[in-house]
Amino acid sequence: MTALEGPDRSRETTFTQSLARLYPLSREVVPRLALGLASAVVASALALAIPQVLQWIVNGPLFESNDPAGLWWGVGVVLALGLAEAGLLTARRQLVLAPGTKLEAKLRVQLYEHLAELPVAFHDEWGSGQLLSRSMSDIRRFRRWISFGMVMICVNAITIGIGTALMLSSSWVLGTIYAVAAVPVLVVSFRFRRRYRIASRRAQDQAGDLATVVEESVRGIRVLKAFGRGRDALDSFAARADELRETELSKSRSLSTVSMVLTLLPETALAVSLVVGAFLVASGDLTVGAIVAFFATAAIVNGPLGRLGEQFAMSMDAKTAIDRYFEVLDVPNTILDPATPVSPKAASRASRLEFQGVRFRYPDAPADAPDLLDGIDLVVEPGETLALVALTGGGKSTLVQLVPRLYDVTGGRVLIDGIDVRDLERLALRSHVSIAFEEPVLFSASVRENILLGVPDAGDDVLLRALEVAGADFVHALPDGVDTLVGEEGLSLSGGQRQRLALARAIAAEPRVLVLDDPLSALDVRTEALVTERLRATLRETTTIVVAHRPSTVALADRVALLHNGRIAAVGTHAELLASNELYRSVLARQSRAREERWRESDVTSARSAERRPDVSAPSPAGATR
Ligand SMILES: Nc1ncnc2c1ncn2[C@@H]1O[C@H](COP(=O)(O)OP(=O)(O)OP(=O)(O)O)[C@@H](O)[C@H]1O
Repeated sequence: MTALEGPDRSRETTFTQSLARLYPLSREVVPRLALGLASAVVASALALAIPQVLQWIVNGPLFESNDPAGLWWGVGVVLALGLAEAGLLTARRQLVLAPGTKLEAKLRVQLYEHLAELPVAFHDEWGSGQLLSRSMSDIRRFRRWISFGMVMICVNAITIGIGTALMLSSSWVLGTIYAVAAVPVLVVSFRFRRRYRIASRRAQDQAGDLATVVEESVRGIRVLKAFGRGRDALDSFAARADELRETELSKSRSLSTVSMVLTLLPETALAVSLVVGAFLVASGDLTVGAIVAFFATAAIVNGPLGRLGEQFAMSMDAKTAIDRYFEVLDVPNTILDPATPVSPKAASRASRLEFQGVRFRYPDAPADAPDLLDGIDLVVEPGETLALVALTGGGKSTLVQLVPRLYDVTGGRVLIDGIDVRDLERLALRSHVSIAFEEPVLFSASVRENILLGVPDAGDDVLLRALEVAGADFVHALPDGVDTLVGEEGLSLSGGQRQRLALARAIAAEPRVLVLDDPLSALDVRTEALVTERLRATLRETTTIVVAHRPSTVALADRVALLHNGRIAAVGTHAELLASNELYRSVLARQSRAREERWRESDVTSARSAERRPDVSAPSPAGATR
């Protein structure tokens, strides 16, 4: 999802509503924040009291009573007020820092938790950069506002309010001149707020899109290099970076315009007040002390007035950030635990898997397209291995992902031992079903942690057996064996090596239903034959559904189901179908041709790319390396 095709933003909320939604999370930090705010307000009240003391000094000890002791008293009070103000400002910083960072961490954890809960369909739709920017920079922006912007805006509003009242009390004529200037200031600020809010939203969305481009380019760096497209990628990135720059510039331009107005108007009002004030003092309608107090207060009020634009901008950025945060948090999780979960049957190791009239369509499928899966009826008996064959794009991967509820059926049912998978708790379901994907993902952790992901408490016997069955003996030759760090921050492995680790991970979980989504596609023929041989015995202990693109994978299976046009067109043994089904023969032949083409393509790029190179670290005969 990009900035332009963003989520529905019609549900605009006010800043107060957004902040109210944060209350449950921030309840704990509110007292400290309030104390910080109180310190800042008292500090600003003390600052405003200084001109009043000055007025007293000028009108009293200095001009009228010529009282040096009174003068020293006055100086002492000013000094004490200044010191107290400085102390309170330091306390404010200390008080708001911890709550701000605490809230930042909580918001991040809450978002991460939600992202982990959301179904795969959500992640299909959203760009990774959008999620990254929302969970990192947006939350940081909001924390800065809570710790600094919010406090300053409250303090400044109070300073401006009290200051104006004091100026009116020093001289209502001069105070009124100053207050009249506030009217255009308010109009300009309001207009600025509206304009800036739109630009702020655009900038943060564009920054998210830019992060997606960086993430995709880094992930696909080998492909870009192999195809010599680095320059094009850079050009496209530069164009997007330029768009963001333009938006940031337009933000800065409107901010500098408003800041200029916010500085100029009060200064003009002061100039007019000075002229009028001089006349009033000359005519005896205003004391010298009062005019000193008026201008000293104006000097204090002018600062916050001039910074009002920046603070509005900061607040708008924080509001955008929190809106973007809630947009993700408000996405409902559609794959939930049932209200009254059914306990899985304490059956033997293998379960019975059944698809009953299963229908499925992706949420973004065109309205006039037929369902991808259009009434699948299929049974895999306990301990049986069933291969799923279809043309490319026929829906094999989609069908198998319905078993662990990575997606939910849009019609029909998937049953495990007669229980609808939607009636099982997700955790229970997923501990019964293991899946090995064609595109294996390894986390930045040791081989051991990656393999035992589903069964973290399992011992070395489980680990070593899984590695052996998956033909991942190469692990023992890695620098630290099973403790070698792999994944993004660790050792780079070939596609075939990663596939075998993913297979070992699925096997280690000792599932009742094993789902293999073409898990040997990156292996060369010899390695595949060895892994297949070892897998055969293990597959007898569990119920397996395997997506197959080639005869060698099909050979693992007891039966084969041919998926065509969203339905099961035929079921039988490989030999039966080969002998009797023309469609099956043609699908297998087309799969083989497609595969050969893929290999040829990968041969061209493999000279330059290690990402998908054929795996040559063939396992030695069973157990030999141990
Ligand atoms: N997340 C998704 N969102 C929308 N459409 C999708 C999504 N994933 C797959 N599709 C579409 O669904 C169809 C079936 O895809 P699927 O990956 O299930 O097929 P497959 O038979 O496994 O293909 P292959 O043999 O190439 O792996 C394809 O047309 C694909 O474009």
